[in-house]
Amino acid sequence: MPSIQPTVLVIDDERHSADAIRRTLEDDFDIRTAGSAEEALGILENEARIGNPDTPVDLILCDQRMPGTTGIAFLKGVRERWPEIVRVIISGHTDAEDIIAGINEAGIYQYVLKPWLPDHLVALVSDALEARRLNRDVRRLDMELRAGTGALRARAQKRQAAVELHHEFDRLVRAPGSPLDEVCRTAQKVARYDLSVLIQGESGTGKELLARAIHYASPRTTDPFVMENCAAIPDSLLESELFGHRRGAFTGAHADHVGLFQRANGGTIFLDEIGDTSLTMQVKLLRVLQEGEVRPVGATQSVRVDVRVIAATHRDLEAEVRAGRFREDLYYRLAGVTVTLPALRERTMDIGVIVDNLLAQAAIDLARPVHGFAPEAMACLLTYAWPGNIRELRNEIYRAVALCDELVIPAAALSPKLLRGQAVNEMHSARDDAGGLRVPETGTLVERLGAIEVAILKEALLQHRWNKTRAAKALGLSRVGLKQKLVRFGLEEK
Ligand SMILES: Nc1ncnc2c1ncn2[C@@H]1O[C@H](COP(=O)(O)OP(=O)(O)OP(=O)(O)O)[C@@H](O)[C@H]1O
Repeated sequence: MPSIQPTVLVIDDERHSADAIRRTLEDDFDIRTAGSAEEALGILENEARIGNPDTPVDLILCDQRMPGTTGIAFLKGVRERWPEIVRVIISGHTDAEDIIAGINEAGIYQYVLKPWLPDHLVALVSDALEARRLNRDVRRLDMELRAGTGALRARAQKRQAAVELHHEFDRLVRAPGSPLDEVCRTAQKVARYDLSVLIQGESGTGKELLARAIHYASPRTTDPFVMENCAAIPDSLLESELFGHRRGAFTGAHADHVGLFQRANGGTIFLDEIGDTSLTMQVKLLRVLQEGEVRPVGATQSVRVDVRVIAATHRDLEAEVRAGRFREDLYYRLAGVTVTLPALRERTMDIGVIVDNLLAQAAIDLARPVHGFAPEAMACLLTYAWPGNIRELRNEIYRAVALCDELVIPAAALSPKLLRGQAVNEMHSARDDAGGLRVPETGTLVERLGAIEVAILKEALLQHRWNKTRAAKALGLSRVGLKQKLVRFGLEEK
C-alpha cells in the first residue's frame, strides 16, 4: 500500500544518529534511511521510478559530514534533479560556517544543530513540509488565477467581439422594407435555437454572411464558427477535412489531423454548397448528424461532437431530392429551418445603398478619392441583372474605382456587360409602343440627333451581341468608326 504519510529520507553515516532520528520521526512520517550519498541516491532513483518521478521523497534530512562528500554538495545535486524535495541539513557547530555559505546554493530550507531536541526536530520537519504545501498551493492558485483571468479576459474579448458583431445582420446591407428584412428577421429568431438551418440562394447573395450572422446571434457565439466549401474538394479530401484522420490512414497522412467537426465543437459548422456533395459523402454526413459523433479516417474510435450545422446551397435542394441526387433523410436533417436569400435583381431597391456602402469601402481599401457614380453609370448599375449578385456588384465597383481616375465615375468606366444591360432598357425606352424610334422632344438639333444615334448604336450592338465588327458592318461603319462613336457618347472607355 502506498504510504499516506510524508516520506523523509534520513542520510547519516553514523548508524546510531540515523536510528535516533528514525525513532523521533517515525510516528508522523514514513522514514527511509541511508548511510551514504550513493545509498541515498539509489533510494531516490528507485522511488522516482516506482513512485512520483518529481518528488521521490518529500524531505531529506542530511548530515553535513558524509564519507567522500558533504551534505551541502549532495543536496545541491538533489536540488538540480528534484527541486520539489525539501532539503534540511544537520550539522555540528564546527560546520556552521560552511553550511551558511552553502545554504543558498543548495536551497536549504533549514539546518538543525546537533544536539537536536526531539520535539524541535518533529516541529521543524512538520513546518518545512507545511511550508512546501503552502508554497505549492500559492503557486497553483497563482497559476489558476492567471489562467482564469486569462481565460476570462479571452472570453470577455470574445463576448465583446460578439457584441460588436451582434449586428452582423447589419452587414447584410439593405434598404428599409427590403425583402432581405424578412429573411434577417427569421434568421435572427432561428439563431437562438439549436436548429439546423438550410440557406438557399444564388451564388453571391450573402449565404456565408447570413450563416455568420446566425452563429454570432446564437448562444454558441463565443465558440468557433468554421466553414467548408463542400463543392471545392474531392470526396476523400472532404472526408478527412471534415472528420479528420489518423496518422498513416493513407499515403501522405504523416500526422494526426483534427477535422472541422471537432474544431467546431461547441460552435457552428457552415457547410457551403452542400447540394454538390456526392451520395457517398451524404451518407457519411448523415451518420455524423444522427449520432453526434465523428470517426476520423483510419481511427477505430468515434469522437463525440456538439456542433450546430448550417448548410447552404445555390441549388433547389428539394428538386435535387426529387431527382434522386440528394438524400431525403439528410435533407430533412439539414433543413430544420430553410431561409432563402433573394437574388439582387429581385431586390433592386437595395442596389443604391449597397453601392454607396461598397463604394465607400473601395475608396478606403484602394486609397482612391471617389465621390460617386454619374447618373448614367448609376442607371447601368440599377438595371443590370447581376447574375453573380452582390459579389459581382462588389467586383464591378472595385474595378471601377481602381481603373477610373475621375472623382465621379462615368458609365464609360463600367464593364461593357453593364452597358449592354443598359442598352436593353434604353432600347425599349427609345421606341414607342408601335416600335418606332422615339425622337426626343426637347434639346438642340445636335442633342436630339445624338440621342437617336445612341439608341441606334445600342440597338445594333445588342442585336449583334455586342460584337462590334458585326454591328459596325450592319451600320455601314468601320470598326474604328464605331469605336470612336461609342467613346464620344460615353458608351465605351477610350
Ligand atoms: N447584403 C449584403 N450587403 C453587403 N455585402 C454583401 C451582402 N451580401 C453579400 N455581400 C458580400 O458579397 C460577397 C458574397 O457574399 P457571400 O460569400 O456571403 O455569398 P454566398 O451566397 O455565400 O456566395 P457563394 O454561394 O458563391 O459562396 C461577400 O463579399 C459579401 O460580403
